[in-house]
Amino acid sequence: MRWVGVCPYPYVKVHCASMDSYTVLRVIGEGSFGRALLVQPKDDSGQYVVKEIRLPKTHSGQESSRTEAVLLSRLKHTNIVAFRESFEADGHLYIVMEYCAGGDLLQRIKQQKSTLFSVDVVLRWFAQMCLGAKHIHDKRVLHRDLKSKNIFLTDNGTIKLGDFGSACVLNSSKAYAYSYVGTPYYVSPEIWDSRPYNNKSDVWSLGCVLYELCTLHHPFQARSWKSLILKVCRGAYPPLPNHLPYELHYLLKQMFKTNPRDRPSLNTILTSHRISRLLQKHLPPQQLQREAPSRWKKEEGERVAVFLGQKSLIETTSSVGGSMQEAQSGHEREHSRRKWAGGLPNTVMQVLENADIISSPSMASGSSFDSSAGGALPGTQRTSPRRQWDRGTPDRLLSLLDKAYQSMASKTYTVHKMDVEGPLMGPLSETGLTP
Ligand SMILES: Nc1ncnc2c1ncn2[C@@H]1O[C@H](COP(=O)(O)OP(=O)(O)OP(=O)(O)O)[C@@H](O)[C@H]1O
Repeated sequence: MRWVGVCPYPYVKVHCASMDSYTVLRVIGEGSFGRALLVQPKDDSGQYVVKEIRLPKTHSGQESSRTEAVLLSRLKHTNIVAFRESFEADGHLYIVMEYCAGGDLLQRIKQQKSTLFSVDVVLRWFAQMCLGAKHIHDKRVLHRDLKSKNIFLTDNGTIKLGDFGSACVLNSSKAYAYSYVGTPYYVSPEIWDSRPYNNKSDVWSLGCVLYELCTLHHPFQARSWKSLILKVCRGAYPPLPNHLPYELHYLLKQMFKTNPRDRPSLNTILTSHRISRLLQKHLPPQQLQREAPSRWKKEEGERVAVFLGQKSLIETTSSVGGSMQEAQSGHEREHSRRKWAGGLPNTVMQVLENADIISSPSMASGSSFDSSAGGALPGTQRTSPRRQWDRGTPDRLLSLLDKAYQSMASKTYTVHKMDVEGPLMGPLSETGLTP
């Protein structure tokens, strides 16, 4: 193998290491961009995860792929997966990060079968998720793909937010984003409705994770994509079990407000919301003291922004709740994500409203958690690279939806807004046809 001997990109401080410095212990899993490997440095007894990401051919695609490394390297927090180093070789980007031996929360939820987590566990984990997410919002970064599969546990039970492959840095100069990366089960109503998204969209997604922790089910279960989107847009979810404290019921109601303005920011949840005292009780005191907003200094933010191609980052530094109302998309791995383009002149919602009910016969109970079944239509290989979704008319989309596994709603997609990619593009056409 040939390793690149120079630092491949200027901003991330890399030691220009290579995989030669690591022993691969095993493959942990395969994502749509490549593999995750458990490794051990040759000069150290620790264990780390290396994400091996195939770099696309285009320059812009490569820059987008590097976003995860750039952001992760700048986001240091107890509740965010720690970055170690990154390097490139043979057309791949390698990101070495902390290994979370407790696995992801989706696995933990599945392991519970039907035994609910105790309220203490739910509050402890949720409080840590809020701290991690607040940290990134303070730095004007949106995660955009918060879901139980992207939230990890260490062996001592600490929560870590991971997978920043869909994250973006906010840019206050544009009214709102033209595209969004997210997972249908966790995507907020404003995304489906082609309205601006911001930090409150992450709050919605965390609401979904909180609900999953409380019930072991997703809040917006549906037999079809259309019905899923309708439920999300109405904020209609089955009530939480009665034994849970009133504060949790109340909080979830607020997090699932369909208008993002009515949703609390993470700062509010942690400091002034009715539940904040309950959450504070579940955090170690030393962590609480450290939680003063830690924004990037203007220069540091600008350096990240320049690297990511968004030069007006951090023009304003007012509080997250107010200043992040209007957000612009950062880079995504658009070259390889599933894509769902907003239709002209209708939003995705309107198109689906006018469509026949879409049946999804493969939706078995609990299949929403079965992400191993998702990600590909029958007959396609899970390991094949993500393709651009086939451009097509709404009719075509709906016929694709008809055949699709509902469980694909737990996979990550790019949702495109109108005017950008033409009419609605189906997210379920992994046929290998690129537009
Ligand atoms: N830091 C980590 N510690 C422990 N396990 C991890 C870590 N990062 C990723 N994993 C696990 O590695 C596997 C692959 O992760 P990866 O993020 O590459 O893809 P994915 O999340 O499965 O798919 P995609 O990113 O396409 O949605 C997953 O099972 C994930 O739980």
